[in-house]
Amino acid sequence: MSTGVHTVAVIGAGKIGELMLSGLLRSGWPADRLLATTRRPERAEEIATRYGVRVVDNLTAVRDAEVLAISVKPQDAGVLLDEVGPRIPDGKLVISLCAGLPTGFFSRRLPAGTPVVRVMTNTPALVDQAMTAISAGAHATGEHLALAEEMFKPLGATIRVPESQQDAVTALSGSGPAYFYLLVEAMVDAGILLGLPRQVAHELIVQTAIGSAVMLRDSGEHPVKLREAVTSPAGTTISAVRELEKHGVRAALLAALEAARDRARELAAQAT
Ligand SMILES: NC(=O)C1=CN([C@@H]2O[C@H](COP(=O)(O)OP(=O)(O)OC[C@H]3O[C@@H](n4cnc5c(N)ncnc54)[C@H](O)[C@@H]3O)[C@@H](O)[C@H]2O)C=CC1
Ligand SMILES: O=C(O)[C@@H]1CCC=N1
Repeated sequence: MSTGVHTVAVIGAGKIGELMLSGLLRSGWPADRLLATTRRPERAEEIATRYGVRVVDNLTAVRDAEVLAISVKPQDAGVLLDEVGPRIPDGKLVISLCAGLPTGFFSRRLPAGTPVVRVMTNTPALVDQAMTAISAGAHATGEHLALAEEMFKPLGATIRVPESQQDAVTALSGSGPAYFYLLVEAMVDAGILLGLPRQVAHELIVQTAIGSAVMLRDSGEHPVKLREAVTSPAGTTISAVRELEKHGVRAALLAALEAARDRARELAAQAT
């Protein structure tokens, strides 16, 4: 691959594709080194106007870009690859953001030797706080992984994992923001149950979530230690923790994330 700033095409500029575009632009990636594609003309207009990037058709994108970031839904990847796969010129790097799809699903539909990198990011990319896991597929070298890291580091933290862990990663961090939003929803409702105005409950819980997350990140302490520090003998916290354990919150989370991992596997099995 050439040196310098690579031309990246976001193929399927939906929610995650747009987060990539905005994050790369915020990091200083030149707009003239970014391309986007989408199926809907009105969406194309929206992306072009909002970000000042060229929105082109898929075949133009795979011709003109050096890195092809595929951010269509897993269910749509087969149709996309039928359209462009055999016509991707040599020397391109394909980065898949598609949940569940192994890199082999792409390699089988791409010219022999095309390097594929699998990435699982998440929506906090919007505020440069994403967690992005990066895995090498066939023909991907350390240089390709480093380029993927260069693209995703401006969006937040990155980690390299074996591709075999990516379905578990999807369950934990890909889908993870939704679990925390559900928890916040429920705690705000509890605040209302206890007589607090919704806005007050929301402000209390959001800041408590932020503070707890920063403590987890910066203290280096195990969550158990941090929880013990809050849980006073015969205090209020232990009364709540007892109810949470009695209602099986811990078991519910284990089952929920296993279901997410299993769904990622199903997406791969169903992909055509
Ligand atoms: N939403 C999330 O939090 C995360 C999603 N992902 C993955 O990112 C991918 C995209 O997810 P979202 O952005 O949420 O979906 P989305 O539906 O918002 O975006 C997908 C986009 O791809 C476009 N598209 C579909 N087929 C196309 C084709 N043949 N040519 C051009 N454009 C095409 C659609 O028009 C749409 O704009 C999925 O594979 C998903 O598994 C990964 C991490 C997190
Ligand atoms: O729910 C989904 O399938 C996508 C992938 C991870 C987060 N959202």
